[in-house]
Amino acid sequence: MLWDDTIAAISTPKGEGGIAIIRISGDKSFEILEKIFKRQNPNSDLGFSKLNYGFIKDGKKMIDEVMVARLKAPKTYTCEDIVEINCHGGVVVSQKILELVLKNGARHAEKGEFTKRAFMNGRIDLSQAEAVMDIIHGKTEKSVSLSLDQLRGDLRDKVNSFKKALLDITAHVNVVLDYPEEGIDDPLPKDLRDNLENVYEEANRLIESYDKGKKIKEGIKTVIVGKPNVGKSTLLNSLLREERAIVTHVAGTTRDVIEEVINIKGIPLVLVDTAGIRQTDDIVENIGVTKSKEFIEKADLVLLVLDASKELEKEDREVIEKIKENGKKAIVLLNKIDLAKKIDLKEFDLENVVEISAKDNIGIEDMEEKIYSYIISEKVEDSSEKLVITNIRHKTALEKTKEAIKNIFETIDAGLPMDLISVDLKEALDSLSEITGEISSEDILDHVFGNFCVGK
Ligand SMILES: Nc1nc2c(c(=O)[nH]1)N(C=O)[C@@H](CNc1ccc(C(=O)N[C@@H](CCC(=O)O)C(=O)O)cc1)CN2
Ligand SMILES: Nc1nc2c(ncn2[C@@H]2O[C@H](COP(=O)(O)OP(=O)(O)OP(=O)(O)O)[C@@H](O)[C@H]2O)c(=O)[nH]1
Ligand SMILES: [Mg+2]
Repeated sequence: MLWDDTIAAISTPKGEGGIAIIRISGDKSFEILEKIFKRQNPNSDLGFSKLNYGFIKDGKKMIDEVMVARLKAPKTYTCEDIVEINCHGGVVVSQKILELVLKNGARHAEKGEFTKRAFMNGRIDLSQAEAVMDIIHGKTEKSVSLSLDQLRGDLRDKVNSFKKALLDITAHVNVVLDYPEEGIDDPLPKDLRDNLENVYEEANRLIESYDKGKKIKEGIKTVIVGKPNVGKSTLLNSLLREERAIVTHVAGTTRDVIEEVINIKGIPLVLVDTAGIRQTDDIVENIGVTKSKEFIEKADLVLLVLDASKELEKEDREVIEKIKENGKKAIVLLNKIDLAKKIDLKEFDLENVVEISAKDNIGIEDMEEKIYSYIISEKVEDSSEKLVITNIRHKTALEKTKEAIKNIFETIDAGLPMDLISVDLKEALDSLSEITGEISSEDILDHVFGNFCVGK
């Protein structure tokens, strides 16, 4: 049986560091430690949850000077006996110690197996296990903060409250079905119906929160477009505060697509600088132009750069039209405002216009403010008090729940017999159980834990 064996792995990143940690979990952890850990005074008590100084030895051969802790089941990360060996952070020693631990009876842990045990042993639910991984992968404070809410069990608690409402109704339905002679004709008492409506609305709100959750977690895909030579690459460099893209006075300098990530108040903006859009016979440039157009389609936000020191040209109008027809969120940047302004935008009804000089760093902060308020805060800001989901698996499960509840209402409102809602009640409950992992196939678990690192 999988859970009978003792697993071990290096839990710190590969490479050189101050300290590396080898983690062991399972029944044989303490026994293994006994065989390989030597101290000045072998009779002193190792205790629990405290670091002990000593040496790891393979027989007589010294492997490293270490600190070790024993953690006693069940109040541990995995709910099993755990040993943590803190050794010097070298690639060779940590690997040697791991091999020694394996030689003495442990098996190498699979990806995410420590956390999987925490889940299997009931310390955390599946949504909390997923949060552990999201914290590790989190690239901004805000995304980590959402994951920490989830790790604390906020989503689990919410899902369990949904389940309670559905179970109350299930109980009621069973009574009605079991005692038809009671003559309960009102199919659903008002309080139960209110609760169900509440679940429906909250589930819906969570489903809608996924969009912002995803933006916080994965970032906002932003593309910088405009005619050649208007200053797109200069803008990218200015936002990055480094000379990343090549800037020249020659139109058509950028041919390939350059992608970089910046952070606006904790939200990642995945910025793409593209080739200037114009008709050209140059094959390489043309590929670039085609790509820029594709990027507009895929982007969450378009930064359209215009040269304010020139009058509008046909190509500018084309790009503006293209963005308008796609209904894209766009911010228009009037660049080169350090020069005399000639541009006139009256013919267009444009909402978000910011004057900047990418070269002299004028208006860049205003622009960042604008991006934040336009794309981010209008949708995301209220996430501080309210639960936000960031995982497509959760969204899909909630959609199934919502659909099932909708069916329940339709059945009831059509005055159909009570037993017809049993199937939908079960469907709603099962979908919710997928989120917390009470119902989970090997597939789902493999998918969730397979994305972890070894040693987590
Ligand atoms: N050295 C070390 N640092 C670490 C971890 C670890 O496993 N080892 N963690 C690993 O990811 C994280 C901390 N997460 C943890 C979560 C739960 C428990 C745990 O033992 N929970 C017990 C209660 C412990 C107590 O109250 O004293 C429990 O819930 O029953 C430990 C670590 C980050 N830092
Ligand atoms: N005066 C002034 N010149 C600027 C400004 N921003 C960019 N430029 C100049 O405009 C020229 C073109 O800048 P780039 O950033 O290469 O323009 P681009 O839009 O990336 O051009 P392509 O890659 O060819 O499409 C360079 O000479 C820049 O120094 C600005 O704010 N003011
Ligand atoms: Mg360029």
